[in-house]
Amino acid sequence: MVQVWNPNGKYRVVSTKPMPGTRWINLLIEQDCRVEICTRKKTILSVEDIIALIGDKCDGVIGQLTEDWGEALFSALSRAGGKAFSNMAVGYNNVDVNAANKYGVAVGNTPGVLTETTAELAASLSLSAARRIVEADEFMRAGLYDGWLPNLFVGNLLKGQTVGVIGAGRIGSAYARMMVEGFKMNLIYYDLYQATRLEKFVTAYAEFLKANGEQPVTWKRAASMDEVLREADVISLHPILDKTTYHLVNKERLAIMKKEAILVNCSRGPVIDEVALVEHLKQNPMFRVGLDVFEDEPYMKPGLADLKNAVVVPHIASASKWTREGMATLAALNVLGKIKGYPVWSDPNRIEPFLNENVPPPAASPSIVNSKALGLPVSRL
Ligand SMILES: NC(=O)c1ccc[n+]([C@@H]2O[C@H](COP(=O)([O-])OP(=O)(O)OC[C@H]3O[C@@H](n4cnc5c(N)ncnc54)[C@H](O)[C@@H]3O)[C@@H](O)[C@H]2O)c1
Ligand SMILES: O=C(O)[C@H](O)CO
Repeated sequence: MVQVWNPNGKYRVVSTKPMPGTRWINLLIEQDCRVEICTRKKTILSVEDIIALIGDKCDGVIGQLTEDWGEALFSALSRAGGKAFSNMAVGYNNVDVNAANKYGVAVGNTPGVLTETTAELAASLSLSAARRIVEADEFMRAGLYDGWLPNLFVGNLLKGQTVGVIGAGRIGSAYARMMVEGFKMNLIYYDLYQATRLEKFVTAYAEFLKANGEQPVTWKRAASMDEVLREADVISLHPILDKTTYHLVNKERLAIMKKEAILVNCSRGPVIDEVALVEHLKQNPMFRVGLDVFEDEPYMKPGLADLKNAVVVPHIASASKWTREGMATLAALNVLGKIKGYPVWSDPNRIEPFLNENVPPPAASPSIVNSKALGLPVSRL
């Protein structure tokens, strides 16, 4: 149930799951790590399972977003001499960073490498919902198609409509660019911070369209989230999950959205009150959703699976080969960097140098979310 690489390595690094590719393993082995990969068939490991994996001596762990990294695991890791943990994910709402701080454990995540892949899935869900692709596919496979009809699976045209983005960070901005440039949609977004690069992009694209005699696209930074919900035709959620975003979309907010709006969630399930969503979908058959994430993952709230106006996929937004291999690499380098005493990379939004397979990666941890709290040195590379 545990696969061991480089058994005589000086540092013991545990991965709670097999991860794609071999680069991450090789990078650890080259730096004198013994790598242990848990190969148990159980999908979600419990705290007890992981404590057993950590054992008496462990320098670092690479874990998954399905695991509960809190007091129990960080104290176990610390007792085993470990000072490094990395999620193989950009989101780290499964990690109690205060507990990690208490035990002096660095917490890594994997930003950037999944930005476009996740945005592409959000765009796919937007299109699937707008053009009723899953419903139509089921209809075909059921042998129900008996000829073209003017009213068969009529959906929404995106061109000229308004796309709303809640949380215009790395992924939200990438999604917005795809929808604006790809489908000539106007943009309205809400974020705590101004998305300056995104605004410049839409402005430049609008000028290009105008110069070519086409209707220019527009953008607006909304003063409130409700403004986005009221005005947009397609709304995609991309904030982090924390106390401020829990049930951000609830019964009251669903009620202010357009009756034929499309809501997409590729962030975290609890950002939507899923019980309220199921009820809203039942009451409003023209309202559609595309969901990659669920409030009680891996489960769906009762009734959701029966609704034709919902497209549901199992948390696959970052699931492209290049991205998943890159996530594994960044997670391994986060742990390795702390073990080796390397500084933390100065800009987690520019992690490309770590992904170039033709040259050795920089001697730094790509992204440590509690580097300030732990007073870790920052790379000037
Ligand atoms: N479904 C998936 O497989 C998948 C893949 C990657 C990321 N994610 C999720 O997407 C999230 C975002 O990733 P990212 O790389 O774009 O992160 P990011 O930090 O670049 O972007 C998050 C944005 O949310 C904004 N935000 C925070 N609180 C907010 C609030 N209350 N209201 C509005 N905006 C708020 C932030 O200001 C920031 O701009 C991750 O934390 C993760 O949970 C999911
Ligand atoms: O936060 C993340 O990275 C995703 O949910 C998995 O890619």
